[in-house]
Amino acid sequence: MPMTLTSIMIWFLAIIPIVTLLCVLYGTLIYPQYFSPYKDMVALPKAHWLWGTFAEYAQGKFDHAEYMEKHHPGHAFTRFHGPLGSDYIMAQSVEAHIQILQVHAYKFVKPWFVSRRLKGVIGNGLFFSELEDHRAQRRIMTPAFTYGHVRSFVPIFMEKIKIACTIFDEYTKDGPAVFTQNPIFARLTLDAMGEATFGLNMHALDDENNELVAAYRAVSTMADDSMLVTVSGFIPGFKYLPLRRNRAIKRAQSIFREACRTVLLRKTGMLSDKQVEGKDRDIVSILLRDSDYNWTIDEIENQIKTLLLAGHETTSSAVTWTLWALVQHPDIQEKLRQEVRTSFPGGIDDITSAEAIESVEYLTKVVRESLRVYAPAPFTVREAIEDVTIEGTFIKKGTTVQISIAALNKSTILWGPDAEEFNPDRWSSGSVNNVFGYSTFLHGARACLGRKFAELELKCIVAAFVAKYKFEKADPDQTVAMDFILTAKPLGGLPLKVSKLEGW
Ligand code: HEM
Repeated sequence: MPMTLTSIMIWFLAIIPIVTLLCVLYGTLIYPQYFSPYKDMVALPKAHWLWGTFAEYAQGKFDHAEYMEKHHPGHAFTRFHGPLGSDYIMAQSVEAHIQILQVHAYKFVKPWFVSRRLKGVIGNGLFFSELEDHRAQRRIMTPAFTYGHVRSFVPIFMEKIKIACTIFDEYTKDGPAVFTQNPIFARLTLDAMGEATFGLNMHALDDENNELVAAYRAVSTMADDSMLVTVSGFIPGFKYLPLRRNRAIKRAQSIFREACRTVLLRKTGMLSDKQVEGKDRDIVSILLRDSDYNWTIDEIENQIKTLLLAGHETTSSAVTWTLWALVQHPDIQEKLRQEVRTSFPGGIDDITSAEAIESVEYLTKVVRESLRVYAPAPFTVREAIEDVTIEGTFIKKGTTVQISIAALNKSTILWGPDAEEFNPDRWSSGSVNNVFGYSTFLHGARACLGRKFAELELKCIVAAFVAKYKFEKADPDQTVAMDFILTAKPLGGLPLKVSKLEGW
């Protein structure tokens, strides 16, 4: 009997769930165990039959480095169970990292599930460009980030720091007070980034809820829970769904775009009249003036969003973690305070140049050690775009590879048995014997372009705040868990007891 259209559709609808179920069973139970090229590789424990170790990964809750060093030391790669049995591996040895980040850097790209969501928001700036496009963008942008340029931002950093100090002074005017640290430093670094990147005062410190700051926040965080940010990367067309969150992001994007464009039109207008010459020192002005590239407004706007996103939260997380390290080590905090006060006897107004701040040796050690122990970006991910063999391990095209920044930074092989401990003096003895032991800013073709900028800004902030205020735990039993949305921050923003000190 010939089948009618209706019966074909019924068969079809009945078959879809069966085929889906078979695919899920194959992907989760059969493929990983019998057919994956990584089936014999040492592995992290699989937390969930469907999601693998994905939920922990997305929320930054699983300390891969610690687990692997304890249970499987000495391996180049380890296996990490992705959702639906997908192939994830984690680089473990220094040599494996060197090969991925330096030798074969352009055989790996940012995975589609990371770039799909974020690239749609911040555009194809340096962070999400790939291969030849990345090489070209990097060549054009690098000169704007030399130390010669970055050092000229110290007055901007100090101006913003002084405004943030007025907030601290207000909170502590009646004596020691407990308040949450990270939000204030996030406002400080956003204002510093806005001014240094494209000469725009975003007024996050004096008016934290203004429209531009709110728009930027919506664009940069996109969601208040990290699982949604990560999961949305896996769903094609997620940004087009009629969700309140998506509408808010779209509106925020247009507010932010308009602000960027107003500044850029002024700058390009001035540039064509040769008025910017020698005046504006922000990064965008340097790019427009000094590079031989004909920027479009869209391209510059994408770079601004990229720099704000890459530079603001990472640096504020670093400040907050440094304070957490210092409240746990009051002796180190006091030693640092004395060194800063001795170097700048006239108080905060004495901090005027990069050279002066760089000359406080103990400050450099404290900041480096904090960035080592509490890396704001504890890991990153890559996807192999062709088959490649590294350290005897065959890596199949399409495999996601995790780069373990925190594992390298706290490797006992590189740092010895006290690798986990916060000890600034370890930087006295000619620093680390392998640069990969300090991988906070990554190494190789995609290393952080803003490293000198971030280290200098961090030193200015830490010096000023530690010299002016004493930081203590909010209560003696206080502990801190990690919150992971784009960067690793102390969960709850880190409330601390702050006392204003006399004599500086
Ligand atoms: C403590 C603060 C910072 C940390 C820990 C940090 C860390 C990193 C890391 C780990 C990457 C590599 C990400 C990847 O490829 O997966 C990166 C890239 C990048 N960072 Fe930073 N960063 C910081 C501050 C900054 C600042 C202040 C700026 C700008 C002024 C900046 C600009 C960039 C850019 C443009 C890239 C992309 C480089 C490329 O792909 O070629 N970062 N950063």
